Amino acid sequence: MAFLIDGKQISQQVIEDTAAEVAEFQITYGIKPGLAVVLVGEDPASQVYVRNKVKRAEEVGLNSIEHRLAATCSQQALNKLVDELNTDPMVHGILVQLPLPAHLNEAEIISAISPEKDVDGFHPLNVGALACGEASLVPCTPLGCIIMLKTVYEDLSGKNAVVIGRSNIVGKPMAALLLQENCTVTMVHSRTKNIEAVCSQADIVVAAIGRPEFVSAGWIKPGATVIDVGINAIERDGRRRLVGDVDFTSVEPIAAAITPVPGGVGPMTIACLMKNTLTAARSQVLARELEREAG
Ligand SMILES: Nc1nc2c(c(=O)[nH]1)N[C@@H](CN(C=O)c1ccc(C(=O)N[C@@H](CCC(=O)O)C(=O)O)cc1)CN2
Repeated sequence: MAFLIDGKQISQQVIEDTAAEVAEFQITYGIKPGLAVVLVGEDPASQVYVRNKVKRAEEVGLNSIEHRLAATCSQQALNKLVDELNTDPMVHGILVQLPLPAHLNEAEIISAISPEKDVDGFHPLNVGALACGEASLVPCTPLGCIIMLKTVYEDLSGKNAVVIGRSNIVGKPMAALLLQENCTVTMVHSRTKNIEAVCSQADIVVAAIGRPEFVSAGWIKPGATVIDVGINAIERDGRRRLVGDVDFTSVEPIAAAITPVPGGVGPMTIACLMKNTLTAARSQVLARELEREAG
């Protein structure tokens, strides 16, 4: 039986650590870090995620600001709101919940967010910094995966890691972070030949392909660690269920450690958003101090 990597428990620890650091930050600088969350439209899942983000932000002691725009809002109106948040000194982190309604340009809005307030780590400048191995605001889901992996391994150096999926939000930043940890990283995707054979060599498999229960027992080396990023709603036995990209029932007896769905990577995403907001507030305060000193 594999060791279950408990995302609920680890994320709670991240939340508690961040809350303590936020309190210390406030004492030191007299500033409450602010997180602005923008929701466009009424997608039911997005509403739940935004509600949870606001709740968690309040829990860690952030100044939580929520903006809701109608599904019909124009690109111009969304750009204007982001511009206002970019210049608001009370706001240190900005997050626009994705996906956006189809008529809005996601790439344009991500690029409009000030890179220093981009707590999602999706801005091209933050993506570039991560690729160069520089300190930056890192996408929350891959950051959460690394924190989970570090509860399993003292050192990730030299591990063979395979990332399944090449999205900008998870697959690509995940590979960059594993590389920073000195893993030997292979990315596989829908066009990869012999994907199963490649995965079966891995010490660490991160599945982020968005296909329910796609990864099965034959893909996994005995004793490997499996991180399942997928959250797929399916119907089974007449009931709606959430499953990952990994067939948990067949993989769990083979792996040494595995994340469940739900209760695995998902809660880490929101906890890491809180951590990133504090990181953003710290570097903004530091940058202002340096500007002041330089005259
Ligand atoms: N701007 C962003 N948009 C989106 C992101 C993101 O990181 N930034 N990620 C996802 C959605 N997401 C956060 O926004 C998210 C998804 C899932 C969970 C989570 O805790 N899931 C639970 C199950 C929830 C359920 O019961 O439905 C779990 O896995 O245990 C948190 C956050 C897309 N958009």
